[in-house]
Formats: sequence, structure tokens, C-alpha cells
Amino acid sequence: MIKVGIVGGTGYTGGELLRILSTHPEAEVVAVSSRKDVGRKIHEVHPHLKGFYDIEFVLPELKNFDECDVVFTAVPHGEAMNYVPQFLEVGIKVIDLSADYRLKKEVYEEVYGKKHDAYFEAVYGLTELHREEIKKAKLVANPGCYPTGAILAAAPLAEKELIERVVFDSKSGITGAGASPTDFTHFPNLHESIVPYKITDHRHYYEMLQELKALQEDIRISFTPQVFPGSRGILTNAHIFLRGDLEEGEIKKIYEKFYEGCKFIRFQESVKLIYVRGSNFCDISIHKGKDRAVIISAIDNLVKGASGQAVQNMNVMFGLEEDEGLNYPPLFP
Ligand SMILES: NC(=O)C1=CN([C@@H]2O[C@H](COP(=O)(O)OP(=O)(O)OC[C@H]3O[C@@H](n4cnc5c(N)ncnc54)[C@H](OP(=O)(O)O)[C@@H]3O)[C@@H](O)[C@H]2O)C=CC1
Ligand SMILES: CC(=O)N[C@@H](CCC(=O)OP(=O)(O)O)C(=O)O
Repeated sequence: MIKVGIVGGTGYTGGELLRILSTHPEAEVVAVSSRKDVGRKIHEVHPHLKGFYDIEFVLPELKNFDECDVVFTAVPHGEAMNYVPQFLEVGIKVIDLSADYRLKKEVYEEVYGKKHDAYFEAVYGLTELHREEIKKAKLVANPGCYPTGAILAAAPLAEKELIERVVFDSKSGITGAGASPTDFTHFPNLHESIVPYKITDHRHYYEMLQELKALQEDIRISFTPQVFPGSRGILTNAHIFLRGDLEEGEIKKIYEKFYEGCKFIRFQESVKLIYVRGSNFCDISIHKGKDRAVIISAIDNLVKGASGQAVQNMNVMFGLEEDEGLNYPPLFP
């Protein structure tokens, strides 16, 4: 049994880790932290998990996690780096769900305009692209939700260096913004609307660029995020302006080959968020028009875009089947 700890267990991704791990045959959650809910039982914060856990939230202190084999850090950006090094230093593997370790040090410092004093080299945890490195990793930087859907939509064509330019137009459910309410997430501000934000400069741009440049050095990308008034899901339309003239059938073959054996990539004629809800799948549909290819990806931001992919990475790190504890169909409708 893998002994698991979660720092930040009261948030959306922490709750989703608890939900997924509650039925994982090879993992046992032994420590979960909260500062404001310390001493409360898991189900007092997450009533949907009543009957699945009998432990209480503990403070995020190393001594409370010392029996863990792996710790998931599911805390805000800039906070994870206060915890990650102490676990690594005592030999506990870490899967960090925040953005603190996703970018290379120099890129991080340029993007955030500050030094990263707690830097450790991490493997970028997009499992389909980095499976072999993840097997040996001590620290996995779990990808952001938008980059997961976007990179998966463009990687096969990037690897063949066939992309002139790609424009990612993405729409996210509001759980992507975390559990604390804000003006942005307030019901009347979002209801019956779709809201673009950080239209030309979202921090996820740099994550997408770093990963796609590793496949195609001269790739050019653009990204615009939007939120819709639903709770889960990210739909990404990747408008890909191609080098050369490719038929739709040829593009499909490239994708099928690239993702051969990948249990969580499914090709569909057309994708809908409702077909991946609650699951670790990334559904992809492929369309070729006169001027461009449009590759559409759909994920559940809390599962493949966060906690499900984190568990997928844990499975790979510990030599388990990649879909252990994740092999269930989406919730429909
Ligand atoms: N929501 C999503 O779709 C996705 C989120 N992520 C990333 O995952 C991380 C967690 O996100 P999410 O679950 O949405 O966030 P939430 O805001 O919902 O939850 C944050 C959690 O962290 C704890 N926490 C907050 N500050 C600290 C601190 N300084 N030290 C220790 N614990 C702290 C909170 O509990 P308490 O204050 O009681 O300690 C809470 O349990 C973020 O970095 C986010 O960017 C990644 C992919 C997708
Ligand atoms: C809707 C919404 O607000 N989304 C978040 C992204 C959440 C996410 O997964 O990304 P990180 O892990 O990098 O935080 C945002 O735009 O900042």
C-alpha cells in the first residue's frame, strides 16, 4: 500500500484527490492538512465523502506526514514551494499541483519577476508526454488545467514540426478558480455569460510554450481563456495553421500513432464536456477545413486537469498500472 499525504485537503483539488483515492486499491490516505479546519473530520468539510474516511485534518507540518511515501501539494501558487523542499529532503516523493515547479527556473523568474529560492528540478507531469521520466521522478510538477487540454491537442502535430501557428481558445468551468468565492466567480457576474479574462497574457501561455517548444522549437502560439457558468470542464479549440497540405485522414493517423497505448486519450467524432465529466479522459476530435485544422480537446479540469492526472502520475512513479483507481466511465448526463 502506498501511504499518501495531501497538503491542502479542503480545496477543490484536495477534495477531488480524496474522492479518487478513496477507492484506489493500492493507496491509503494517511494525512490530510488544513489550517482552518484542523481537527475536523474529512466528511465535515466534504460531506460527499461521508463513510469513506475516518481521519481528521492535521496541520501542514512535516511531522504529521512522516510516514508518507508520497505527498500531493494542492495549495495555491507561491505556497507549495514552502512545503515541497522539506518533503523531498527526507525522501518523500512529491506531486505538486500548483504552478511552482512547472517552469524551468530561469523562465519562472522571468515570468513571475522574482527569484525562486526553493527551486528543485521537476518532471513536468503531462503523463502522455513524459511517462519515462515520471517513472524515475522524485518531484512531479502536475500541469495546469488549460495547458493539459491545449498541449494534448497540439503535441502530435508539433512533434512532426507541422505547425505554423496555433491559437488556443479555451473555456473553463469555474472550479478552475478554486474554492474561495471572488467577484469574478460570484453567481450574478457569471450566470448566463461567458467571460474572457487575461485575454492576451495568462501565465499558462508560458507553460504551453515551454512544452510545445520542446517538440517544435519554432512554434508560435496564442492563448485566450474564458470561463462559462458551469462547475467542471475545459474545452479547447486549437486552431492550427499548418505547414504543408495535410488531409484530415493523415492528421488523424498522426494523432492515433502519437497516442498509441494511451489509456486516457479517446478520439471522438465530436467532443462534449459532458462526455468526460468526473473522469480522467481527454477526448479529442480532429477537423480539417480549408485554412486550418481545428483540434478540439475536452477534459474535466479537476480530474485530467488536476487530481486525476496527479494520481495517474503517482501510479507511474510507483510502478502501478497507469489507470489503477482511475478506470471508471464519466458521469453522464
Ligand atoms: N481548481 C483547478 O481546476 C486546478 C487547480 N490547480 C492548482 O492546484 C492548487 C490547489 O487548487 P484548488 O484546490 O483549486 O485551491 P483551493 O483554493 O480550492 O484550495 C486550497 C487549499 O490549500 C490550503 N491552503 C491555502 N493556503 C495555504 C498555505 N499557505 N499553506 C498550507 N495550506 C494552504 C487550503 O486550506 P487551509 O487554508 O485550511 O489550509 C485549501 O485546502 C493551486 O495551486 C491551483 O492552481 C491545478 C489544476 C487545476
Ligand atoms: C477558471 C480559472 O480561474 N482558472 C485558473 C486556472 C486554474 C488552473 O488549473 O491552473 P493552475 O493550476 O495553474 O492554477 C486561472 O485562470 O488562473
